[in-house]
Amino acid sequence: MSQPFGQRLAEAVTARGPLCVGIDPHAPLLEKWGLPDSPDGLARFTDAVVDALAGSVAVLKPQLAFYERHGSRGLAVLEDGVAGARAAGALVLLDAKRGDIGSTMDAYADYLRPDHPLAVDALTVSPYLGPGSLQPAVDTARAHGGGLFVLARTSNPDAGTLQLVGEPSVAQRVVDTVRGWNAGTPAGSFGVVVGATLSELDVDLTGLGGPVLAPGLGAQGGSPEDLRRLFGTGTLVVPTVSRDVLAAGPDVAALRAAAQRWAAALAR
Ligand SMILES: O=c1ccn([C@@H]2O[C@H](COP(=O)(O)O)[C@@H](O)[C@H]2O)c(=O)[nH]1
Repeated sequence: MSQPFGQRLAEAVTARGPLCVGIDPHAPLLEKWGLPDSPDGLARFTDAVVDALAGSVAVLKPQLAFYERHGSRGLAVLEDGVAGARAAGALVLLDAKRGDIGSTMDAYADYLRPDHPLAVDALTVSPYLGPGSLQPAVDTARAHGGGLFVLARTSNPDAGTLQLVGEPSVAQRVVDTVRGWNAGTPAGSFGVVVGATLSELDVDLTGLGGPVLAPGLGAQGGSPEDLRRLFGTGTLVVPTVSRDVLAAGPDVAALRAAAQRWAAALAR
């Protein structure tokens, strides 16, 4: 078994900084890069991002939706990209947002097994079916040194209409569940997703014991200042940026420079 994900993430962040770059090959981005909206365009896009960033950023986060829309050939491209990214030293977080009854969740969790054709380091999951539904993924993550990021307080504008219902809120219950999974581990492998777009931090992350993935920077309006305002210090925050970095391509040096600009702004 590899080292627990939480430990590997902490080491990667120490060595490379906390930035995660999302690989989101939107059709308009492919067009901007002069690439066709096809598996071939997808492969050239993915290769360029991996080539530019897998040797320097801590985490790459491919968005599964953009590969699935190209069918089996899209998934083949993703397999190559994930393998290349991991070989170059980046942790790969597959943004799949899976969540289902336990027996099906068990199959989704197979992404965290080393023998899966699309083996990754961590997976985003949805808690909508209840915390117990995610238990098979927790067990698989523990068995194979994988990580999970559970959607808690997402970056989309109306997320609070569901996530802030109740007292404690649904989002808070998710955070509390994840805190329980991390209990007793120094660098926990179980994290939550909390958007950088929130006007205020309306969940208590005290003692979470694991990382916070913070999307919503750049294209969705969130800024490094928002991150500092929301999270302060003491929580391992992994800020993730997709379009605002990817728009700099296809030139590999320009992609690197865009990621470095974000890394520098986040370090200030
Ligand atoms: O709350 C969430 C959870 C996930 N995402 C995903 O992150 C990226 C954001 O892309 P940008 O281009 O940086 O806006 C995308 O893959 C989302 O599906 C999120 O935005 N918010």
